[in-house]
Amino acid sequence: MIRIDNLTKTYGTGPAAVDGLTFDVPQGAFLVLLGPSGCGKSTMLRMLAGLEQPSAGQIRFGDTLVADGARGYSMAADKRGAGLVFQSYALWPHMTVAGNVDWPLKVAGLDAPTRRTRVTKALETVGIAPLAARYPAEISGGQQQRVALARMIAPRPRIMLFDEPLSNLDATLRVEMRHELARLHRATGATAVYVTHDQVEAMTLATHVAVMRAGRIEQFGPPADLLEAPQTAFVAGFVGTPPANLVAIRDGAWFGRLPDPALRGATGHAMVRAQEFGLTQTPGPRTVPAERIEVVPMAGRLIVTVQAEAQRLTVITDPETPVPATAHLELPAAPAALFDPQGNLIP
Ligand SMILES: Nc1ncnc2c1ncn2[C@@H]1O[C@H](COP(=O)(O)OP(=O)(O)OP(=O)(O)O)[C@@H](O)[C@H]1O
Repeated sequence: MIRIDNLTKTYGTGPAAVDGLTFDVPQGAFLVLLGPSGCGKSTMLRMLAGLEQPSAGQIRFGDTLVADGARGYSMAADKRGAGLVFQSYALWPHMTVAGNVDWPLKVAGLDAPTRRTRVTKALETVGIAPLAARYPAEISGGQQQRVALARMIAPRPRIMLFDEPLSNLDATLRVEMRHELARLHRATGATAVYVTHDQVEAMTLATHVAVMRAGRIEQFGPPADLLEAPQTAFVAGFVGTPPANLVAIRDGAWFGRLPDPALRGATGHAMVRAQEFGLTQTPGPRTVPAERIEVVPMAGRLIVTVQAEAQRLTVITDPETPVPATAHLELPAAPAALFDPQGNLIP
C-alpha cells in the first residue's frame, strides 16, 4: 500500500505543482493519475520514485517512510523497491537486451546464477526471450519498450511506476502493450501508479483513477464511478469519450431561457451525455436550433458537434439518419447531474 499524506511540491515561487494531496493506494491496486497537461501528474510520480523531494508532506510504502518534506528526508530512489518506466525507453545502446535487463540486478549485487534466472524470466514474461542477444538499435520501438518493462520487473519491485510509457508507440502497438501491462500487473501483484492523459488507457488499466487539476485531486475512485457519478463539473467535462456536455443553466432554465422543473431552479451547469441529446428536423417545446459543426464516424455511430445557443455540444446519432446543416437539438427529460457555478455537484 502507498500512503500519501498532505503531499506538496512547489518549484521556486510558482503555485504548488502538487498541492496538499492525501490518499491511499491499496496493495495490488493499479492507480492511474489522469489530468490535463501541467496538472502535476509527473511531479507526483517523480516524488514517488524518489527523483523529486517533496516540499511538505509524507510518502509511505507500506510501513516505511520514504519521504518527509518537513524534515527534508527523501530515501534514495534505488532503495525504495520501486521500478520506473518512462515514455522514452532509456536503454543503454552499448548493452544487449539481456545486458540491459541484467544491469539493475548487478547494481543490486545479486549473484550471477540468480541474475541469469531473473533475466530469462523477465524476458519471457514480456515475450522477447529470443531477442536477448540483440542490441537496442536492432529491435523495434515496441520491443524496446518491452525491454524497458523487463528491466523494471526483473528486480521484482513492490511498486511499479509508469510515466506515459505507451505514448511513443503507434496505435496498434499501444493496444497490445496495454494488454501486456494489465497482464504484468496481475502476474506480479505489485502496486502500480501510472501517469497518462489517455482516457482509454486510464479506463482499461485502472482499478482506481485520480483525476488531477492544478495540483489537486478532483475525484478519486474506480473508473466506472468517474463516468457514472462525477463529483465536479471538471470531471464530467473531462472524463469519457466523448466527455459529457455541460449545458449552461440559469434559475432552472436550459440556456437561461427554457424553464424545466428537472433543473430544480439551479444555476450553473447541467450534465448531458452525448447519447442523451437528440437531433430532429422538427422544432418543439424542448428543442433549440442547432448548427452542425462537425461529424465524426466512430464505431458505427456518428459523433456530431453542433453549436446551439453559442455553446459547442456533442451529440451521438445513428449513421442511418443524415445530419442536416441546421437542425433542432432535443433536450433530455432530465440532466444526468447538476453542478453549481463553482462546479460542485448539486446533490
Ligand atoms: N523542474 C521544474 N521547475 C519548475 N516548474 C516545474 C518543474 N517541473 C514541473 N514544473 C511545473 O509544475 C507543474 C506540474 O508539472 P507536471 O510535469 O507535474 O505536470 P503533468 O501533469 O505531468 O503535465 P504533462 O501531462 O504535460 O506532462 C507545471 O506547471 C510545470 O510547469
